Amino acid sequence: MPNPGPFPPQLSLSAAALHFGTTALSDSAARACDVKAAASGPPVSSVPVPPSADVPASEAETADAALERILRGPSGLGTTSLHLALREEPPALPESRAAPAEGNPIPGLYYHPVAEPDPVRVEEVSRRIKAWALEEVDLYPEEWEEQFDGFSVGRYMVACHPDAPTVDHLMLATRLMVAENAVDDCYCEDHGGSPIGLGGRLLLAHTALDPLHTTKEYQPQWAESLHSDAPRRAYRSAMEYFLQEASPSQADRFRHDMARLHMGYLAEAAWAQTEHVPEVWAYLAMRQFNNFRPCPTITDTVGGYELPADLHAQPAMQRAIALAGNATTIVNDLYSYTKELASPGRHLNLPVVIAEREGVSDREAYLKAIEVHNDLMHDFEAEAAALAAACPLPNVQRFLRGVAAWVDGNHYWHQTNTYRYSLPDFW
Ligand SMILES: CC(C)=CCC/C(C)=C(\C)COP(=O)(O)OP(=O)(O)O
Ligand SMILES: [Mg+2]
Repeated sequence: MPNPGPFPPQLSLSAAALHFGTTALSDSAARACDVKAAASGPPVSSVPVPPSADVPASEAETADAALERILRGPSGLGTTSLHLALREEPPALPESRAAPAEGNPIPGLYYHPVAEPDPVRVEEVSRRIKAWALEEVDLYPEEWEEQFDGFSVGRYMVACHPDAPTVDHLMLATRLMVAENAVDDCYCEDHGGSPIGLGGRLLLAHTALDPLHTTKEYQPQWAESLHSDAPRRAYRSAMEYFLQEASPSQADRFRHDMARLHMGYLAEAAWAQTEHVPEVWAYLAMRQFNNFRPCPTITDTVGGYELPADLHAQPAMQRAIALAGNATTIVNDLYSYTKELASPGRHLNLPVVIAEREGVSDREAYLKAIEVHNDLMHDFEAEAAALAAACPLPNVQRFLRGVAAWVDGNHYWHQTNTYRYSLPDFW
């Protein structure tokens, strides 16, 4: 069994303190937070917009302060520990290694720029993930190496998890990200994927995350099956590492999000098989499941703390998470638009579906898709701010901040990954 090694003792203490704190708070927290009010109250103006006439100034200020806390972290006495858990101090680097990455943002897209991800961490995560891919799970043949490197998963995960206390924590997210992409590429898309038989493949791969409980006779065959292809080897191993740090409820949250993802893959495949172009709302429903959601929702495990299950399950939290996941995924539709146009067959993404179903030009459809994204972002920020104001618990605030950081890091990665993505010529 692979052993990633223990987390540093100072982190264990810090994580234990957070776990203890959240356990003690968890029962009263759900009651203490007037979450229903946050979810059903009047919409609160999103923070970058100054208070407007239809929002009382005090309410807008509360939302502003809450969002400020979400995005930047709390301030004041005793809040230092809420910013970042204890981090390994990176050694100093020559400046040239932290040079800004290339790539232009989509004109008109609403996003938040992020600081260049720590190059020392990027290098270490990149080194370790390649070793894992090659030595532990035999992920890809030699000829795919350039694509693996071009994916730049180290830069991606360091940008998305600025509060990860250690590289070990970052590796939890990085292995899962690689495994999720291996399943998408090898089962669904361009590395041998196909809609034919996808349901069976996904279900069996899902058992690498959510194990089969069966009789003594059949259990060994199932266990053996988890080593039989790269996607299953990757899921099995990445999950094994994840379980070493995640609590049972964090693991279950992740399994639920992965089941959602697999359901989304199946709908996409079914439509591809019959060459069906869904209505725009139906496409958005499919994309809410075929979605990055499993990545931001592990932000607490990667951060070394826990958002308790009852707080995670609150409708207002669920709405904030869904909006954030949808914004991150439409970002993918926008940045991967030209790549998908160039791929064989018709690859659905939001601009393609809008053009087809609403009878507008490719350019108009693309610009409308940007607006859809921007609305999702504003709604996420308004909901997150309202929830943070109604529920001023450290783990809720930090979780929302972690989701917001993931949204921003995800945009950064798409913008700067010029190996994979290029913008259309619409401006
Ligand atoms: C990492 C993860 C959970 C991915 C799930 C869904 C997924 C593959 C995406 C949201 C990315 O979309 P897409 O398949 O269109 O990716 P590319 O455009 O090929 O980068
Ligand atoms: Mg795409």
